[in-house]
Amino acid sequence: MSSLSTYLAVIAVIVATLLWRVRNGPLHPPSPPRRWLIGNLLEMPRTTDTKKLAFWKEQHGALTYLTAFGRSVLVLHTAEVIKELLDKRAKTYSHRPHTVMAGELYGLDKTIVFFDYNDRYRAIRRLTQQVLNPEASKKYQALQLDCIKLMLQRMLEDPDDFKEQSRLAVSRMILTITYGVDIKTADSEYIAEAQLTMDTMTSAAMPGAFVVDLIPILKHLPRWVPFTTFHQIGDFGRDLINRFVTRPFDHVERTLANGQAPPSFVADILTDEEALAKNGRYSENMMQDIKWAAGSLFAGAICFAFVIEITEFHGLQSAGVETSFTTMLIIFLLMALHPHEQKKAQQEIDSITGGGQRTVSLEDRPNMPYMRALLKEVARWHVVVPMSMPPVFWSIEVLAYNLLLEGVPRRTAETDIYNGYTIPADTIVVPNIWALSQTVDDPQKFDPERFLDEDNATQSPYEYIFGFGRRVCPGRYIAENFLFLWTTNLLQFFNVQQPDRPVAGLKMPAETTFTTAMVSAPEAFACKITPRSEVHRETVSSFRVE
Ligand code: HEM
Repeated sequence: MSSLSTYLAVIAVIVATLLWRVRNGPLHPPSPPRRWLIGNLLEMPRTTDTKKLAFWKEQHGALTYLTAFGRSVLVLHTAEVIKELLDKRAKTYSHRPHTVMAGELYGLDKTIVFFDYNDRYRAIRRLTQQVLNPEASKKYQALQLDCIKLMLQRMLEDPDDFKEQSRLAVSRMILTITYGVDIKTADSEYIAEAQLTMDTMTSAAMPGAFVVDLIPILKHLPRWVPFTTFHQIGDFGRDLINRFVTRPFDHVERTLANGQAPPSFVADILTDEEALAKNGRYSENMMQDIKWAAGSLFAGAICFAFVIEITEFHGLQSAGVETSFTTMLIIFLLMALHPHEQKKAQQEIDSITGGGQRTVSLEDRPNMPYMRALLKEVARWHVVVPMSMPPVFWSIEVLAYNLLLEGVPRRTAETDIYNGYTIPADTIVVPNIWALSQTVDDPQKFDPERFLDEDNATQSPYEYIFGFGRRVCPGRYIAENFLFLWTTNLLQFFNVQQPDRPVAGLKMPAETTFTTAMVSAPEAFACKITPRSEVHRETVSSFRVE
């Protein structure tokens, strides 16, 4: 071909592409086929559907793009694309989706979980980082151990109640770390109140109330208009949540004033010398943000569970439980199913403690390669996701949040171009964390050995289960430390086994399935939990919890 005809051919291709673009609009990432008017509405999963996700990944590669009613959702399937978009292009990909009912009307948009990625978010995030970084998190070890010891003592009395005891242990742990309240106060005042808050709000919510999320403009309707109960429900919920977040915060301010505040997330921030030297004293707005950031750590979990109950109430899917608690249940389940791996963990624990009474501490972790590998494999084997705020009734956000096993959604701040694809502003972006956990050989198999060689290529699940980039979970070191201490102390003193016979209403461990919910937890199952020996029983009984 002459150079002229080559030249003409190139021009023809460019012109054809431009014409195609003008007719078809910008090129978006691959999608399932769209239906007239409703686009991909029917493809948006209403439960966590790992088969569908695997299918999309196979069909579309790194990205799947869904649209309905002018809104778009982008699912990210590979570590590379997640790194590129959520990490390297963090400024564009670090906002959160907006919700009218949960965010605006309940007032949860005051928690950092809901903040967009702006100066206000960055300021509060910096402070959070200062008191929850790897080094600072270690100072909560004694508090964490107290919560664990109390749980182990209760398990001597009522081992069948392991599920509720686990939930209580995490709630106490987060409360004591956040506000420095002691365990007894946590139990008697706040945990009970949190439960009451949830129960009352759940029963107050009427089906259909949250249509305001589908048609946000409805929020401007005056209160006297029929069917606008969302205003009243919003007021009611906002007051409850507000009280719940304010009371323990006021407690810390009071104890600081009289010089009796033990270390806690709130006390540490309020007395942080570096921040105070820079800012003088915190502004009123900043104090509010600190209060709500603390609320995000604990009340966030409560509100989260609450909103999940609401969505369930409305016939959407899900049963929600807090992430660390779900991980503890998975550990019970896996230990009952894998006695060989449990034995190996116990051998390592005994070799560290000399088989004696001293309990394992965080200082032992570097010398416990098997425990480290086991906990990584637990995290990989069934990915759980944290205190995200699933919003409300039948909106694109709800549907996107239903992808939660795959991560907590983000929202794009502006239009972006990636690999020639246009990703519009306000697209909801969901990292498919589950896909990352499946990239090992035989992913269904529980095999701690795959993480024993820490220099090998198996990607540590801690690089993805806690999220990504600038919004990565701020509580991850608290969670990692707690789960290490809890698992080692549990296995040091107890054996976890399959029950001798079936228990009415509970699954046997081998039959246990997982909820297809936003936080995917094992269905209720039975376990036999017994002290490893009389000496172990006596040691647990003799624990002193301050
Ligand atoms: C096994 C335990 C946990 C897991 C798997 C987990 C996972 C996650 C994930 C995936 C995110 C979203 C990050 C993103 O958008 O990329 C997140 C956010 C968050 N987590 Fe966790 N988390 C856990 C425990 C905790 C704990 C114990 C706390 C509190 C002490 C906590 C507090 C938060 C908060 C406040 C956010 C919102 C951060 C933001 O939006 O900037 N998490 N977590």
